Amino acid sequence: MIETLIIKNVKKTFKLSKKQQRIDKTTDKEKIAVNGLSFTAYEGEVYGLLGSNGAGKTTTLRMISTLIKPDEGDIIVSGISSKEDPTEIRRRIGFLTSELKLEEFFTPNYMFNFYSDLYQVPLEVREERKKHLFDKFEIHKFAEVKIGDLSTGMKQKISLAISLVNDPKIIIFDEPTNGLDVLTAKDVTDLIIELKNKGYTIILSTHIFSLVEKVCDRVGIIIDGKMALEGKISELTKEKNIESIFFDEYAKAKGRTI
Ligand SMILES: Nc1ncnc2c1ncn2[C@@H]1O[C@H](COP(=O)(O)OP(=O)(O)OP(=O)(O)O)[C@@H](O)[C@H]1O
Repeated sequence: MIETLIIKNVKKTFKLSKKQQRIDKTTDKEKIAVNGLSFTAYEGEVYGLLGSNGAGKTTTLRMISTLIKPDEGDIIVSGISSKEDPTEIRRRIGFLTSELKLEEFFTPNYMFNFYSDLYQVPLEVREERKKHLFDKFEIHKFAEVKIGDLSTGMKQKISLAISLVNDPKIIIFDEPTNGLDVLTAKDVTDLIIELKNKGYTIILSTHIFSLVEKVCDRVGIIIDGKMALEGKISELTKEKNIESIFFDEYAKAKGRTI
């Protein structure tokens, strides 16, 4: 098995502003978002990060994508350390979110071409990729309509298609089905399975248990920025489903029953 992604004892602390302290109802001056987290994702697998709101999933994914730096620890992507060559890591990783901010004034076609140029995707490859993704997410009909005039669901589909312009082999999905209608959520689930079958490495953050059971090979449960439990879905779910496992771990960590 090839280790595509190694997260090594990563820690991230944020300073809290007065406003954040008020929102979080705390006098603490900082918040440890990720607290010594380690895990490895192998080539061709879907690794699920499961955690409640504020567990530290997004912070972890942002560190993997080199959008923010860990305070401690390291992230190795295809043998490259994030400390040494974050630019190369960024080139290899796709960060898929349905919340990408799109320029409302432009059309999906224009935006897709714009990002393809940014990644220096050759013209023929771009057109083939665009056809595949626009077919998959039924964007063709709206390809020349200003994004600002499209529905929220359509905008989310366009965000996902654009995140794939450079065909990254390591893909991070942050809560990919959040806020999507059931049909679009199914398209996204099918896309994850398609990419996995092609041998891509996928990290999927979610709090939807059924999605984890459907698409993940392994899962890590994060509680308070730490790995509470990690394992193969096929082994973990021999006796209990992921939902029960999650709540049991949560109860153990928090010292209470749920
Ligand atoms: N820039 C920041 N400044 C201050 N605190 C932050 C910042 N980013 C995240 N946090 C805090 O760190 C903790 C972990 O947040 P994170 O977004 O990683 O969690 P999450 O597991 O992705 O949760 P969610 O499902 O709500 O997105 C939370 O308490 C959050 O409020």
